[in-house]
Amino acid sequence: MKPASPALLRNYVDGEFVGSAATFDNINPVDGSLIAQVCEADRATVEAAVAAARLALQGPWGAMSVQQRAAMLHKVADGIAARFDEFVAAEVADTGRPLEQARTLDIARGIANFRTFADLAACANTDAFEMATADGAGALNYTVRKPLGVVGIISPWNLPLLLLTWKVAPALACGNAVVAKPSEESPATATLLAEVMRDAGVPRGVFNLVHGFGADSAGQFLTESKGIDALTFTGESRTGSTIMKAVADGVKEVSFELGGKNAAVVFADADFDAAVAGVMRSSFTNSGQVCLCSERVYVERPIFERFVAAIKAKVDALKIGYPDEGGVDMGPLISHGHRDKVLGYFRLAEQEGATVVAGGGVPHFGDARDNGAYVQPTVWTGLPDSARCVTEEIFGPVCHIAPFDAEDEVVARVNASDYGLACALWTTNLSRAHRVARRIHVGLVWVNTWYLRDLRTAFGGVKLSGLGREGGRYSLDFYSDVANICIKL
Ligand SMILES: NC(=O)C1=CN([C@@H]2O[C@H](COP(=O)(O)OP(=O)(O)OC[C@H]3O[C@@H](n4cnc5c(N)ncnc54)[C@H](O)[C@@H]3O)[C@@H](O)[C@H]2O)C=CC1
Ligand SMILES: O=C(O)/C=C/C=C(\O)C(=O)O
Repeated sequence: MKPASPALLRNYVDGEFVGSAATFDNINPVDGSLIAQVCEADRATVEAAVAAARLALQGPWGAMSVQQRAAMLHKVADGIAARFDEFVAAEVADTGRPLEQARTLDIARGIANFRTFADLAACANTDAFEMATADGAGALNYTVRKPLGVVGIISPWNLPLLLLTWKVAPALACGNAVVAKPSEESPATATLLAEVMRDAGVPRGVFNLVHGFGADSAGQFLTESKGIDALTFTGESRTGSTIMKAVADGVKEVSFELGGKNAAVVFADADFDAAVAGVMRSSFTNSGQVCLCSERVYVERPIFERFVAAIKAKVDALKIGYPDEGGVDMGPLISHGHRDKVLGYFRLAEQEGATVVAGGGVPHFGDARDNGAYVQPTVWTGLPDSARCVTEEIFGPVCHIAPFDAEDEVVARVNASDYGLACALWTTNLSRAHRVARRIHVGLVWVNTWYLRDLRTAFGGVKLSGLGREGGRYSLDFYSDVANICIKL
């Protein structure tokens, strides 16, 4: 599949596309082919972007009402929709994901993010409290929302447009200007978004895009810039910790969505077929490269053997292939580097004593895909909960399935993790679902479903999985300074 993006992907600073001295390769993980050259922003370019964002706050953007900003964000959504197929092709080329997923999830959500946050910001209310005073006249408190200022946004490669716009849309809806750095692995849809911003008439400097890597590159330069007021990041937990240190001296506001080692729990009373289908989705969607994926599956002992057999049958039947092949279920991983990491865990699992129920290696196609970053979807059993493969985030199409005997036991095992992002429970007993869901120490619990998203709800994790919440009014809270005004009557 040929990307529709240009052969040279440039930075977008102060309303202009700008080049750079250094470039890096953008590689298609399906076959290792070169998609484009990407301009790597140096420190001066990042600082120019931050300065342009600061200036934009003083210009027409800063004078717009929230309704005018919302109308502009709807124009951005319209612009993505008008170039839908280009966005899909660019996302597929960068990531190798099934075309259908890019259509129904990635790009559709990019559009929805702009529409949702435009509407939420335009309709948001603020607090008001009447209070009594000693003189009997009283006082009135009310809050106003103001933009934070310049927001730095650093996003990952696993859901490139979806996760970038999840932050850009509310930041702009709240009146901020942004400097966004997408992942070096997936720069194409972000560059298309810059074109859409320009064409929608978003004033210069409001949306800036800088390409590059993390350490010693655009990512680090952005976190070190004194000109940003807040930093929002999605990616690996260790990177979150590095970024936190970088912004600590300036006491910048941060919002972090980080890694996970999420569990799925299947009780014996679950709708068996629904649970099997649900765990297939939660473990193998996007080749397991979603922070919400389940890499630990706990199944109540009476149905354990049957469940493992059913998962094995489904995994063996998954179609791995080209993104645009009919009925394809899984594409490659994002890169050879990430594949090396995942294959390292495949080897480690055997050393740790796992039974490999399915997969465990690299598929062979006999064509260009053998130069790609594919791995087999993989299922293990037989590991202790202390195994590294059961405790560390792998971020690949893999799960370990273990039996359990009692509710208290499984709650303790699920909670015995350094991470706390998401959990999926499968049971037909609603009382149990409610009871267990409250006891699981994570930010997100799904019952009899997985990754069903209402964009108005709180999203984020606890422990190593993140800091703060985004989504709905939580995003409006993060991307705004809330000031209280107290009027003595
Ligand atoms: N949402 C999630 O939970 C994600 C988890 N991961 C995990 O992280 C592992 C490493 O993947 P990466 O792409 O390297 O993730 P990463 O967390 O290093 O990269 C995410 C973003 O942060 C930037 N970045 C990296 N180091 C930085 C630094 N020091 N300062 C500022 N920005 C920095 C990157 O350029 C990219 O834009 C993966 O194998 C996977 O396990 C990766 C992507 C998303
Ligand atoms: O907002 C969503 O729907 C998905 C979020 C997924 C992540 O944050 C992730 O995979 O990192």
